[in-house]
Amino acid sequence: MSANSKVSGLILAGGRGTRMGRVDKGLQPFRGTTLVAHVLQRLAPQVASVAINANRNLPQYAEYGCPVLGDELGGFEGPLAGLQTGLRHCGTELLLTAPCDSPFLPPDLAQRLLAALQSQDADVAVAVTLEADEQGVVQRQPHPVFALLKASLLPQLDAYLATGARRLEGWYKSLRLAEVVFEDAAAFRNINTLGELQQFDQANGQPGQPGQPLTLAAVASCLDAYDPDAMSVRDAQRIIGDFITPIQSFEKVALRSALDRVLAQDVISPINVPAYDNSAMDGYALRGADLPKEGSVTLEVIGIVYAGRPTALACGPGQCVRIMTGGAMPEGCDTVLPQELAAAIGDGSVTIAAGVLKAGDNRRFKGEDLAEGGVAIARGKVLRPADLGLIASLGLAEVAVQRRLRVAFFSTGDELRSVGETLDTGCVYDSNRYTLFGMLQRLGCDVIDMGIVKDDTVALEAALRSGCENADAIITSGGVSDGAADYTRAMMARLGDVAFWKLNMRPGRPLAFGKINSNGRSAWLFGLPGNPVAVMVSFYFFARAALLHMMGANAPLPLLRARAQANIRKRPGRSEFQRGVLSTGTDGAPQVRLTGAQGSGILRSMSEANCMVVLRDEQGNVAEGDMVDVLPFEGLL
Ligand SMILES: Nc1nc2c(c(=O)[nH]1)N[C@H]1C(S)=C(S)[C@@H](COP(=O)(O)OP(=O)(O)OC[C@H]3O[C@@H](n4cnc5c(N)ncnc54)[C@H](O)[C@@H]3O)O[C@H]1N2
Ligand code: MOO
Ligand SMILES: [Mg+2]
Repeated sequence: MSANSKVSGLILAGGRGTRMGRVDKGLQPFRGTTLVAHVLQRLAPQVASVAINANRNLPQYAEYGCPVLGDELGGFEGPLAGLQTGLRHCGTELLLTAPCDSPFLPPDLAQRLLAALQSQDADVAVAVTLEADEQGVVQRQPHPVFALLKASLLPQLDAYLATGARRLEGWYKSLRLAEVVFEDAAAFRNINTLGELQQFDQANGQPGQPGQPLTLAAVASCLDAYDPDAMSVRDAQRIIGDFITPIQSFEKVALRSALDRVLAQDVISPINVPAYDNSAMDGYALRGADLPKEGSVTLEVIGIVYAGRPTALACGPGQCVRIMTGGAMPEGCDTVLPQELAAAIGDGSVTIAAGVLKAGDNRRFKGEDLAEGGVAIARGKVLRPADLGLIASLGLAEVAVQRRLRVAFFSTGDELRSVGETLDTGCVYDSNRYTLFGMLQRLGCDVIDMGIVKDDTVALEAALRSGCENADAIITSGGVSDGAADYTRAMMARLGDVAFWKLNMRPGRPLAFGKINSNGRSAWLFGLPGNPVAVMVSFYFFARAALLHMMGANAPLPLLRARAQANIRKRPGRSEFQRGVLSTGTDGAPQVRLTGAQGSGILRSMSEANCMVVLRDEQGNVAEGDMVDVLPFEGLL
């Protein structure tokens, strides 16, 4: 099994190699083999199949066992021409491209581009790295030839090329593009000159490591326009995603304890599953060549094979073997007749009529589920029951999972009282710590509940420092808008690199995000708004993805489309997250209605909901019957 059965790979090796003195780059010797072989080795485990796009030396490329495709446009017209050929021959929904001179490409390229393509509903996902220029200013460096594209884009590409245009970036401009930041810029290093080839060939291991830690200002400077007082949801998500880095720490746990944990390393299959060719039916194993073209044939039954009991039986012409489901196919046999399809079963013989069976039917191949040495499950997956079973089927008793993320949280505000305390005049019970507890627990975090912290600089400083020294991330609620008694902001800003945003969204307008430091330790900080619905919305749309990214997990938001059961008022220019009830209409299609009053202090609107209706910036009023995006709260537990 390959990591992504929906994705085919295409190695772009069709260039002229101008900067290398017109040599065929892909075939240049590199670390004991060729450049293209290194790329193939890294790409193949990530995709269902790989093809090579080349315009010369086609027989040499064919030796790598992949289809070799020459440009339809006649050769040397640039990467778009290679892409056109690749898309034309692509047998899957998606095509992943990589150049032939990038021997260090990331092992999770397909997985991360796919997650972004799906979650952003994009046509193309491309890799981006953040690199400091000579002045030390961080620049966003796109790598457009490391791309995941929908195969359905072919007609659009044909039309674009027909205009005479040849620029990859030009074509991407007409598509919905998702960018994925990869931390390791060195993984995208391509080798352009023979000098570089020689230099890397002699160097040991990977090329250089990424540089200095990033600052929020540097990350924000990569946006076209950055205005902390008018941020779009998308820009905020992008800055958070770019700033956060995953924790690099894992532990080995017994298989049962791995449920709901994040896989830290690819599970490589040590065996073929199944380990031998076997029967998918109770019946008779036979030689496909013996099947009659017309009339019927009677075969001699020479023995019986049970599952789990190997046999030395071998069938010659005219012979067959009685076999049970899971029994190893006897030598010479390639087909199984299910017993109920036999025309007659005699004493030591079975009769088969023409047309009931094709040669090869009902045989399961060795390795058809999982091939030895292949990636059975890619790292980053949150392990579900099927995954535990799959790992068990490989005979593995333990598995490497990411260490649990430690998240500290507290509520701020003098008006808050904890459950169990008397509710004084003008006070409210603290509900945010309970919703936060629930959401963090569901995400699989180790939680540290730090209680209620008063609007008081000393108490706030102590709480933030303690959270920072004991946790990977801190989540606070309240005090991030600029009210008179909101000391939270000032203290957060004093302790680190924190931005305070006003977002074009409702609820959840104010948000603080950054990294704070205390006594040599640092922690990511999410200052969520105090209103009880806003805290949840901000958690789901900002903190959740960030925490999952820290955990190294790959789990995009599962959005569905549903029909609005009534008009919904919506102001264009901001994102709105309304609480809804998703159900099935009389026609069997998903439909959604809102849960009454939607004020950001009305927690009942959340409690009664089973989904959120996600209405993006550009959207105006929704009319009854229109389709909207919804985020269901529950999956299959
Ligand atoms: N002049 C403006 N005022 C406000 C703005 C604004 O842009 N301009 N934004 C509003 C929005 S939107 C929100 S949301 C809130 C966020 O304010 P804070 O993050 O500073 O939160 P607080 O002021 O501390 O509390 C807001 C509200 O929520 C209640 N609350 C707080 N914590 C809890 C808790 N743990 N459990 C239950 N309820 C809680 C608190 O009592 C307040 O009623 O600011 C608006 N104002
Ligand atoms: O973030 Mo506030 O709760 O939107 O109203
Ligand atoms: Mg406030």
